[in-house]
Amino acid sequence: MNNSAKDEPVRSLGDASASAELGRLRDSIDNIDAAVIHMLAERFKCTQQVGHLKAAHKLPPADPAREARQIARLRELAENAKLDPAFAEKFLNFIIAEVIRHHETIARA
Ligand SMILES: C=C(O[C@@H]1C=C(C(=O)O)C=C[C@H]1O)C(=O)O
Repeated sequence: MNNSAKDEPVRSLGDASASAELGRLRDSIDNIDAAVIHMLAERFKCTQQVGHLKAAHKLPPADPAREARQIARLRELAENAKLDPAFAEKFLNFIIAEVIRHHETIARA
């Protein structure tokens, strides 16, 4: 006879606590994702205002020197937080590219 019937109650208990933990972790992930979206929305509100300011004063949409300082700063923050700095840099560059696209649109309007 195999052990599956005998082991079943133990496995069921393990499954229940694993799925409770998975549920708890996913609740936190959902909260964090919501916070990220809200923070990004606030950031884009600021960058839109910067875009209008730049357009009004005929300043270029991109500021590579500012970006270099932000990347250096975020890489250090990431390292201290035990987050991959290369990922942090990629993430910031992804956001900045979208901001610059918005600024170009504002400048053309
Ligand atoms: C928001 C600005 O415009 C651009 C977007 C940046 C950003 O999203 O952080 C940074 C530099 C600029 O290339 C800015 O100049 O401050």
